[in-house]
Amino acid sequence: MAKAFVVDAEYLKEVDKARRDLRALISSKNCAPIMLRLAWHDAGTYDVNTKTGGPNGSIRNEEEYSHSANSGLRIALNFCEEVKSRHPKITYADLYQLAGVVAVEVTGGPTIDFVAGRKDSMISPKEGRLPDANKGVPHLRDVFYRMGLSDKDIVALSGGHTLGRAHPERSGFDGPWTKEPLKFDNSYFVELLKGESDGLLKLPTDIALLEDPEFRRLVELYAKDEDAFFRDYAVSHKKLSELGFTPH
Ligand SMILES: C=CC1=C(C)/C(=C/c2[nH]c(Cc3[nH]c(Cc4[nH]c(OC(C)(C)C)c(C)c4C=C)c(C)c3CCC(=O)O)c(CCC(=O)O)c2C)NC1=O
Ligand SMILES: [Fe+3]
Repeated sequence: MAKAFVVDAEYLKEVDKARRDLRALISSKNCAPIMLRLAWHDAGTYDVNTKTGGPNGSIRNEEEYSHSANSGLRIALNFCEEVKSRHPKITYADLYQLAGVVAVEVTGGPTIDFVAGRKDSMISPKEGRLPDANKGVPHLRDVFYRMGLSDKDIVALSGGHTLGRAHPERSGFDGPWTKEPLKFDNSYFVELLKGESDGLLKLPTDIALLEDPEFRRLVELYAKDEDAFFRDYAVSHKKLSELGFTPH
């Protein structure tokens, strides 16, 4: 059973100090993309049917961060460990989700409402709960519906690939999705609709968004209207960061 703890004024002060610390660290090390990926990989294991996995800090468990889908995330875990050592009262579960929220903020993305109070767990789900980049539409729906997320969440969250790049030694894929991998904007959707262009990456799961009419409708909306993307992204990001967590 995860350790119970009280979200009182003292804890909230600790969260605020950790947020400032994360802003300075993420800006100075330009590590927003990998911190966002860490936050997702901790939360993305949630199974709404069994109420297991989710944003509970279990990715710090070597058994989990050594899953192949989590390759390279040790770097982000170490960055978070620096912040944890200065603000030990914050749970890993809250710290990783706060890092994801700050990563989007410092790269110019929407402000995401953050509610503290996630408990830590050391119970890691079996490998295989995160989506496989080599698969298509049915797989995307299977994985995201299992998390308790919707079609709109799938498309909006994929827009998180506006940040960062793939690394051959981690996933076998290579390169950024957009021309400015440290700028959070709607260029992921603009590039997706452009098709093949000067060395920018498109995963099979990215291309799948063009093959399904419901997904494609949203890709076209977000490519045209960055405010609509920011609005929907902020809602989906908060949803994913709170899977299985009932803020009191
Ligand atoms: C929708 C399906 C989906 C898949 C299959 C996916 C797969 C995927 N995502 C990334 C990197 C990757 N992913 C992300 C945000 C991200 N990732 C993610 O998918 C989950 C977690 C569900 C798998 C979500 C929902 C989000 C949304 C914010 C970032 C910011 C980076 C760049 C990291 C870096 O620059 O190091 C890689 C390359 C890893 C590497 O080589 O460094 C791969 C293979 N990302 C996806 O969206
Ligand atoms: Fe990704």
